[in-house]
Amino acid sequence: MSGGAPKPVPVSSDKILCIPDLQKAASKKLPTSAREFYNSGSTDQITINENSTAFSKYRLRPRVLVDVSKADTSIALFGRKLEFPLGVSPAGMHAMAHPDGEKATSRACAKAGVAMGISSYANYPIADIRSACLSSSGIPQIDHVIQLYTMKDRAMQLRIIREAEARGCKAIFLTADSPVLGVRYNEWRNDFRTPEGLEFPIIERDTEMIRKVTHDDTFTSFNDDTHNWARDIPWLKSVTGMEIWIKGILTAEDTLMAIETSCHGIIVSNHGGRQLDGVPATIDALPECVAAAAGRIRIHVDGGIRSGTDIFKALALGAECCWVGRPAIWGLAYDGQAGVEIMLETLRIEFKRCMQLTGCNSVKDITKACLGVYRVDGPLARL
Ligand SMILES: Cc1cc2nc3c(=O)[nH]c(=O)nc-3n(C[C@H](O)[C@H](O)[C@H](O)COP(=O)(O)O)c2cc1C
Ligand SMILES: O=C(O)C(=O)c1ccccc1
Repeated sequence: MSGGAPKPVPVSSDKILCIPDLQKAASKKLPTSAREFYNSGSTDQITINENSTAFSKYRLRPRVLVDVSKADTSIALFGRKLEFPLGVSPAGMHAMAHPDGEKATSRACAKAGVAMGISSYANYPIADIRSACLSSSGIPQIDHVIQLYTMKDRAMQLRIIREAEARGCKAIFLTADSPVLGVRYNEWRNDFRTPEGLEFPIIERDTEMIRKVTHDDTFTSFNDDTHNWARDIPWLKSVTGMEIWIKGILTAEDTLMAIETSCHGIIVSNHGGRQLDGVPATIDALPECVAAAAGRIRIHVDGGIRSGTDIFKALALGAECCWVGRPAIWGLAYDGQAGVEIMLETLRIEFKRCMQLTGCNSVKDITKACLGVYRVDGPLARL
């Protein structure tokens, strides 16, 4: 046979150009139970799916013929420059994706100049995660926050707080959406257990202790389902000078509670769709929280952020900074620290391009005026 259509150029299936490429490549490398544990949401998977798809209803309103040659993606958080408005959300068990776990994530965050949350269920001690990102002069190059659940064991909770303080963590992210675990069929179907060899030094448990029980039972034995605003926030404030941020807010009412209890910030979050299924996508909950706050409390958001444009949209809707959970895990599973670096650089480049192509020179230029939505039968409506 001669002539005919040119043969398609074979493209490496592993070429990572965007976060969905990374998800696909990483997921292939993970055993079923780990893949489903990381990637799934709860019950009917409604919220996890909506977390990503809800972004697509917004259209960008670009301003053109703007000199964007010096567009600056940076913001400040805890008095330190972030290269762009992103952090890696606290997520348990990074070492199930790659043996270097949270240490690799920490190094990648330092390279990219973004913040990192340390889960109480991390596989490495706070000290190791902090010292993974030391500069040549021995100072951590980025800020970390420690994530806490409201725990039954107050003495242990206090030990975690003291260690986080001693290691220079800047804030507590108190996860408020998890008095009990969400209904997760994948974990039940697979009888999900922590793989052998993984330690949980922050909650003072080793592999053997954790493997005896399911994730669900671990959660039930640790987390305090009597938690409440009136008791727990004043207690935290009385024992630490670290900033207190509430993670898992989805309503105006709870935004007001965080303000009333003098918290420093909130993370509008639905735990990546892993807790209560059927709650709104975080990008849909964000506007009511921003409106209720009226500038009185800092607002960050996580859930379903998979592109630089998603970050841009969240900022336009009033968030100061975004966080990503699963993309970091996919980076780790794909190629350890290098994989997380690919993830962060992909999001940085996409975010910068989005700023430049909408005519924004600084993060402050990203406002509601940058977005529109199509109403039924109407023209593109401004927000
Ligand atoms: C595997 C996994 C483990 C998680 N572990 C924790 C945790 O220990 N504490 C917590 O507050 N949130 C935890 N989260 C939720 C994340 O902090 C974050 O809210 C969520 O992943 C954001 O959504 P995204 O994964 O779509 O970016 C976890 C999420 C995943 C996927
Ligand atoms: O599964 C989760 O969402 C979660 O929060 C968690 C908690 C402990 C260990 C691993 C994940």
